[in-house]
Amino acid sequence: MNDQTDTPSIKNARILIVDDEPRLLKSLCDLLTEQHFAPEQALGGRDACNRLRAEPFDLVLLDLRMPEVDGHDVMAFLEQHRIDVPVIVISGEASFTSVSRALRRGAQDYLRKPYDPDELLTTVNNVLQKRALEEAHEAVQAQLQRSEELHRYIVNTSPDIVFMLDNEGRLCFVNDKIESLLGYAPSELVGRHFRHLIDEQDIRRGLQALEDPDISADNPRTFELRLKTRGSRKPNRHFEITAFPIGDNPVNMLPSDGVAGNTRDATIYGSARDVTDRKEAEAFINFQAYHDLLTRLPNRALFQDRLMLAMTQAERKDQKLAVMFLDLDRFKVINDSLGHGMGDRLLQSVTQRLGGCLRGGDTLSRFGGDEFTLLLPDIESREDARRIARKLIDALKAPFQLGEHEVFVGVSIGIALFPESGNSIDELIQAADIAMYHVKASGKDGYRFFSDTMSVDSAHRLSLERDLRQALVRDELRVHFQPQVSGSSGDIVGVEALVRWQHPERGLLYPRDFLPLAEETRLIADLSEKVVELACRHVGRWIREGRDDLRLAVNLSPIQVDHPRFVDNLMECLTETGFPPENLEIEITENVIMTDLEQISRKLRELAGHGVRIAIDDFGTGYSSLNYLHRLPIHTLKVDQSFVHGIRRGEEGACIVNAIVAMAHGLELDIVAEGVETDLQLAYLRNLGCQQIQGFYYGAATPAAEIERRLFGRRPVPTAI
Ligand SMILES: Nc1nc2c(ncn2[C@@H]2O[C@@H]3COP(=O)(O)O[C@H]4[C@@H](O)[C@H](n5cnc6c(=O)[nH]c(N)nc65)O[C@@H]4COP(=O)(O)O[C@H]3[C@H]2O)c(=O)[nH]1
Repeated sequence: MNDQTDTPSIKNARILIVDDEPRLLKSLCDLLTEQHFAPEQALGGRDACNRLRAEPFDLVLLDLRMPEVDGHDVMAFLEQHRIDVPVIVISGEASFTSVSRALRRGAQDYLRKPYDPDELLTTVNNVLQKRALEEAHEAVQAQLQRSEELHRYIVNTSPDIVFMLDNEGRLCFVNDKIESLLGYAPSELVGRHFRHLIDEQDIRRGLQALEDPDISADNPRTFELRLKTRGSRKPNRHFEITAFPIGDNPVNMLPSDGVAGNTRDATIYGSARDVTDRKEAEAFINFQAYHDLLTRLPNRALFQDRLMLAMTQAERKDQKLAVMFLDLDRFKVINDSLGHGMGDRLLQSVTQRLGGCLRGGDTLSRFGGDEFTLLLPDIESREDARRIARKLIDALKAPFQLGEHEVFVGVSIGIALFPESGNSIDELIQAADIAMYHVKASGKDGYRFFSDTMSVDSAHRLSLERDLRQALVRDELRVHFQPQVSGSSGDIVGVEALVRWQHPERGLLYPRDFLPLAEETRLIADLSEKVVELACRHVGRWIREGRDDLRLAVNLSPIQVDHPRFVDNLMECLTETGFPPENLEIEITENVIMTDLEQISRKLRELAGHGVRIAIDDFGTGYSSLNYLHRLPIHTLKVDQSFVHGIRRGEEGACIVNAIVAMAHGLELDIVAEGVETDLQLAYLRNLGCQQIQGFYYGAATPAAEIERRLFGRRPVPTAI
């Protein structure tokens, strides 16, 4: 007897025997049980349908001719209910129509009754085995499909671009990732050479890496390339590529979401990881190390590096070079009063204007704060440097618009030439720095070349700064007074307080010797306050002693005016010294006003409200708009002495004086002419209707005692001030 039921897939197979004859059912059941199958019986077609609907079977042995529901009906039922079970028909009916009908309905085989047990078992085994094989095949297929889907998923969701190249370097597979990273659809790349993707500058390197003879699966090549993008802001992105040959066993990339050409031709497998962010971070860190982020200019380190290189080249070619040290004038005041945001914007605008004056090889760097250094690596003569310095100064002359504020900055430039001013980087920069300080000391907004005598001065500067701090503590400051005289009567109508410093070793020092330093070190605010207090005490006493109308004019520094408590401080000083506000005239320069018109205007209005008068000092010399004259509570214009001196020379200076006086009359402002020294100047000014005169003609600034004698025509009263 044929016994194949050991095959694990068919042993214990559940077989439903369907017949309307219980005897036949039993004998078949016994036969199958003996062969280790698990047979079940259905008496008739209806019973069979119920059983088949309720539970799964591996095989049905089906009689065709049965009352009510016959074998054909059962097969129709299976088809209708999509019950997938093989059927062997066992029937006494042997007509061709019936057999073919059963086979067309899907019966696997046909046995005629009475059946031969061996034949039946063989048929059962065959059908079951075929069925088992089909199931195994389906399972493998399903597994394959799952694995392929997984594979495809992994490739297409890979964070990297995965690609394959044929031996000509053409892409024969590329995954979807390329679309999101570079903007190309995989389908348009397959068949094209890999080089079309590479940034022009990297093509050689990229192809060389792939052609390396040592490259193998065990020794892949890893290299960085820029790949071209499409439809992106960035023209390329950086990738780290790992590639190796896949020899005779190419991975078969089936056409899927990623697109493959003929992957059988693939000889190189590669993945490309996007490292743009890392590259950009590295570039930024590198940039940051050598640049100033605000202005994007080279920083001190890069400047020194370039200077070193330029010096070596200049030496070799026997050429000159120039180093300039630039320091902005009035920047601190603007920065403090308008805030750091505006200060930053100003620095950026200044950088732009300065940059506009330079040539390609020049290096402008931000040295820190409002200091810049400039390297001119190739100059013929001093004259070249001078020309550029003038250009830089002119470039900053026009006002800067910061939001609604119009501000003015100047620049002081020190110039050091190589090789005469120094032989090392430090020497050259220091020399330019020293020269710059000399510009500051002599009135700012200009340029100076370094000379050897300056280095001695800078040593003095340090000790002077120390001394100046001491001077405030040790009461070494003195106030001298210069008379302001009525043009018509010749009477003293006011006095201007001018500071002097009684230096313990160097004697009496004038403002030009120490005020620039006081401004740089911001000691000017304390100094000016001290002077105002001393002057108020002296002049206040003279007022109380009968000179009720005597006016006291005091100079205020920009830093002092800028202080948020400026008005309060000044009013407190007047109260403390008992000085009448209406006898005080504060002198400010146009440049102070122009730093922040809004804020200054508010403060001046407040002071004017208390009766304090306001004078514009050095009128006509600042770079300003006349617009402010309407907007501020101004009482007096002081004509700068340079214009008054012009009267002597005639023409231009005199014309300006005419214009200023006419304007002051038109605006109903008082006018004080400064620096009057000669009869000619006096006569000219009187003739113009200039009310008040100040200058050596009527006397220089003198100590209080001297002026007191002139005011009261008596010996000075010893004073405890
Ligand atoms: N050539 C010539 N010069 C004359 C004549 N008459 C007066 N001067 C000088 O011209 C300057 C006039 O003062 P300023 O324009 O306010 O210019 C002042 C002022 O801007 C500043 N300054 C003086 N004292 C103080 C102070 O206490 N505080 C502040 N913040 N600045 C001061 O220093 C500048 C220079 O002051 P000084 O050296 O005292 O110089 C004074 C004065 O001595 C003349 O006929 N011919």
